[in-house]
Amino acid sequence: MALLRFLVSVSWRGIAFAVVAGLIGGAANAFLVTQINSVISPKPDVHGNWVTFAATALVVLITGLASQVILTRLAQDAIYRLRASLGSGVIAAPLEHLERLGAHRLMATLTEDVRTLSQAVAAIPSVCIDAATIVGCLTYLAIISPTIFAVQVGATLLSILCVELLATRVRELYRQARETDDELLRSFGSVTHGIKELKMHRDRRIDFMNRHLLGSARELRDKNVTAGIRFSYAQGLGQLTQLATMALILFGLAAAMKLPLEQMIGYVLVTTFLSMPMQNIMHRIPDLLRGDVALKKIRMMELSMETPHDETALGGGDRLPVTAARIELADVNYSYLGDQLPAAPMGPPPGPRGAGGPDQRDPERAEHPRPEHPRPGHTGPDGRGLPHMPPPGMPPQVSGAGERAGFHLGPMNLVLQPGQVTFVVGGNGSGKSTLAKLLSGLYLPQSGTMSLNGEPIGHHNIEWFRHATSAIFTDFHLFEDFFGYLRPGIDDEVNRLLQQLQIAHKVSVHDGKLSSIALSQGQRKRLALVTALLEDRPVYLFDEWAADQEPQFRETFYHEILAELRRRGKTVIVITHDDRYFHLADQLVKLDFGSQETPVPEAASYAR
Ligand SMILES: Nc1ncnc2c1ncn2[C@@H]1O[C@H](COP(=O)(O)OP(=O)(O)OP(=O)(O)O)[C@@H](O)[C@H]1O
Repeated sequence: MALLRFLVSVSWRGIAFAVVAGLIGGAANAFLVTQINSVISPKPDVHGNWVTFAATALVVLITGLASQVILTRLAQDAIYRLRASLGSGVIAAPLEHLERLGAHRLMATLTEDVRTLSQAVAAIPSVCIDAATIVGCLTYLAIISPTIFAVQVGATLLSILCVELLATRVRELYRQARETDDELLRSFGSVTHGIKELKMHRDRRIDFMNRHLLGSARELRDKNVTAGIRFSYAQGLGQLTQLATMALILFGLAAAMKLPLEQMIGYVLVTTFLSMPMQNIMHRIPDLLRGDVALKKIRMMELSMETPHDETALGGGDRLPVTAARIELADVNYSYLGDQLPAAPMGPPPGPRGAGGPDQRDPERAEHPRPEHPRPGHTGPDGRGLPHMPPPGMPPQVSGAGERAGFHLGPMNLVLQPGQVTFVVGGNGSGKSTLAKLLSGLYLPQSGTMSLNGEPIGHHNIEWFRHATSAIFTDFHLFEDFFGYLRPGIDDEVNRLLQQLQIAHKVSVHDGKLSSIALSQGQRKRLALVTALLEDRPVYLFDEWAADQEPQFRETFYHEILAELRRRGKTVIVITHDDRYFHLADQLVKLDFGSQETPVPEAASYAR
C-alpha cells in the first residue's frame, strides 16, 4: 500500500520499533487469553494466578502505549513533512506547470488531500496495534487447536478477499469523488472571485448553483454515499463469513471432531478478544482507502520535491547579480500546450537520482508515465515533428478532440539595453504577458537563445537571470511583510518611497510590516512599485502598471519614474496599451497574435 510505503519512507526505524512493540503487545494479549483460559477451563491450570495476569496486563499496557506514542509521532511527522514538501513543491514547480494545474487543483491538494492523508496516517497506529493483537491471538489459537486455527485463518482470508474485491470498486469511487472535489473547489473559487457578478445576476446565479456548485456537491455526495454503502456490504460480508465460521466450528467441527471443551473455551475466548481489533480495522479501512487515493493524487500533481523538474535545483542563485543588464532574444519561441493533464513541464534534466529514469523511483509513475513535453523544432522518436507544436513562427495547430489548441509566441528577436526604455505593445492576447514571463525568467524559451550580458540563459543560470529583474505583473500579489528585505533602516526607506508615490496618507510601515493592504487597485500597484524600487535591480518590467492610475499619476509614471530609471541605467520594459505615451519609448516592440512585427525605426510614429 502506497500509504505504508510513505510512512516507512519517513522513518523505517520508528516503524520497526512500533511493530516490535506492537508484536510484543499482541503476544502479551494472547498470553492474557491463556491466563483467562487457565482460570475458567474445566481443568484449572495451576500456573494461572493474579500476579502473572497483572504482569501480562502491564506488558500489554506498556507496549501498546509505546507503539501508540511512536506511531503517533511518526504519523504527525509524516504529515508535517508532507505539508512542508507540498509547500516547497508548489514554490519549486515551474510556473507553467502550476498554471496548467490551476488554482483549484492546487487548493484541493493543499487542503483536501492533506486532510484526508492526515486522517489515514493518523489511523495507521491503531491499525498496526490491532493487527499485532490479531496475530498474537491467532498464534495462541494455533497452539491450542491447529484445526480450529486452520479453519479460522481460512475464513479470515476469505473475508479479507471479499472485502478486498468490493474495496477495489470502493477505491475507484473514492478516486472519482476526489476528481469531483477538484470541480467543487473550482466552483467555490468562482463563488469567492465572482461573488459580485453572481449577486448581480439572478438567472446566472441559479444556473451556476444548479449546474456547477450543487451539481458537483451532489455528485460528490452520491459517490461518497455509494462508496460508503458498498463498503458496508463488504463489512457485512466479512462479518457474515466470521459468524458462519463460528457456527461451523461450534456446531459442526466441535461435534464432528469431538474437540475437547478446553479447546472450545479457548476458541471462544480468542474470538471474543479478536472481535474488537477486527472491527476497528474494518472501520478504519475507508480512511485508509481515501488516504491512498489522496496520496496518489498528490503524486500525480508532480509537486513533490522528488520530481525531476524541481526548481530548487535550478542554478545561479548564489552568483552575484549583475549591475547592468543587456538582454538579447535571438529567434526565441514559446508555446502553450493547451490544458492537458498531467503535464510534464520543462525542467532541468533529472539529477543523479533520476539516472535510472524517474519511473524507477516511483512504481506509480511507471504505471502512468509522464508524457514527453514536445518542443518546437524537436522531433519525435519516429523522426517526425511532435504533435501540437507549430514550427517557429507558424500559428498553432488545432489538436485532437478534447484538447485546446495552444498559443505560439515568436520567433522573437530583440535587444534590451541598459538605460533604454522599451515599450511592448499589441492587442489583447497578442502575447505581451507571455513575453514578460520570458524576459523575467519565469518561462524559458523552448527554442532560440535568450542571453544576459552575452551569457545564454538555461536551467543552469536561470535563478541568476531572475535576480536581475524587478517585475510587476498584472496579477501581482502584495505581501504584507517585506519578506527578505529586513535590513536596517528599511522602514525609513519604505516610508520615503510611500511619500514619493503619494500613498503615505493611506499606509505606513513598521518593522517591515505594512499597516494595511486594503487599498484600491491603483494604490496597491503603487505599493508593488515600492517593493520593486526597494529591490533596485538592473531590469524593471511593468505589465500594464499605469492602467489603474489616475491621469496625473500616470503622467508621473511615464514622465518621471521611467525617466529616472532610464537615468539610473536600468533596462526598462513597459507593457502598455496607452498610445499617448508611445513616443516616450526608446524602442517599441509590437506583437500581433504572437508574432513580432517588423521593428519601426521611429518610435514616435506610433504617437498620436
Ligand atoms: N497559462 C496559459 N496557458 C495556456 N495559454 C495561455 C496561458 N496564458 C496565456 N495563454 C494564451 O496565450 C495568449 C497570449 O496571452 P498573453 O497574456 O500573453 O496576452 P497579452 O498580450 O498579455 O494580452 P492582454 O493585453 O489581454 O493582457 C492568449 O491567447 C492566452 O489565451
